[in-house]
Amino acid sequence: MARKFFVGGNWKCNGTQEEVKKIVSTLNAGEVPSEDVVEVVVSPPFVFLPLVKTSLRPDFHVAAQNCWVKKGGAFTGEVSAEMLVNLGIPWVIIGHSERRLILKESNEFVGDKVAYALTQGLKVIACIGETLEQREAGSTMEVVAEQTKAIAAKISNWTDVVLAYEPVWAIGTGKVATPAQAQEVHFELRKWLQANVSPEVAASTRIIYGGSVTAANCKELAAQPDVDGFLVGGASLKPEFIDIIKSAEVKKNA
Ligand SMILES: O=C(CO)COP(=O)(O)O
Repeated sequence: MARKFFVGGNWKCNGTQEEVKKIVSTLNAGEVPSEDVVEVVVSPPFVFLPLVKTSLRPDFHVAAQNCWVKKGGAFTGEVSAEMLVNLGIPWVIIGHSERRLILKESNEFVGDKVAYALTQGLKVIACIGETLEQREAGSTMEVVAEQTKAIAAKISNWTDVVLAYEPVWAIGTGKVATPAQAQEVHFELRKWLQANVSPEVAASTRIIYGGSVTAANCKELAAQPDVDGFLVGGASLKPEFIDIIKSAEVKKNA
């Protein structure tokens, strides 16, 4: 089964209403390949979700950047999966390294969140990735396999999951993984899925790369056989996000 190229824009904790309107109008005017070729999802902060949802072109979709681990209730400051569904938000990013590292979200907590979000009908961009220290210690595969295992242990259906490999050392640093480095980990992750989940899930699950992706480096990365798209931070706030979406053409012509 062909894996449709996927480009996500993670706006993180950025933007004012005015800036959000500007980004949306740039996106709405962008000429990009059709929905058959590329799936585009942008993820504004919670407070801007309704604004973006109602003003964004219909071929682009919206994701929240997080949601609560179970049914909503007395959890001050949290936003539940049910609320996202109620607002018609189809996607959620879970387990971003900024949440894992700064807010101390464990592998198990992330696995529980992914599982709960899926039960509510959300589609999930599940993030994994090693720190520089872990890479230098040679434990990259061990780390990402553990992170993936904690998710795999809690879910049985991968149809609505996109796995985002985001090496922490590449996030916001301008130090992008080389195409070979990204391909190596994506290939190993697919092998892990094949051995530990199923050959079907390994073949059909999109594994996207994130970490200092720009218009300048996206094509070479997109050309790697196991790179099925991107999760873009900083560059997703800029007009060059359109060029990154266009890198889907590299796959189409492969
Ligand atoms: O964390 C990221 C996307 O989730 C990547 O961020 P940058 O593209 O800014 O490095």
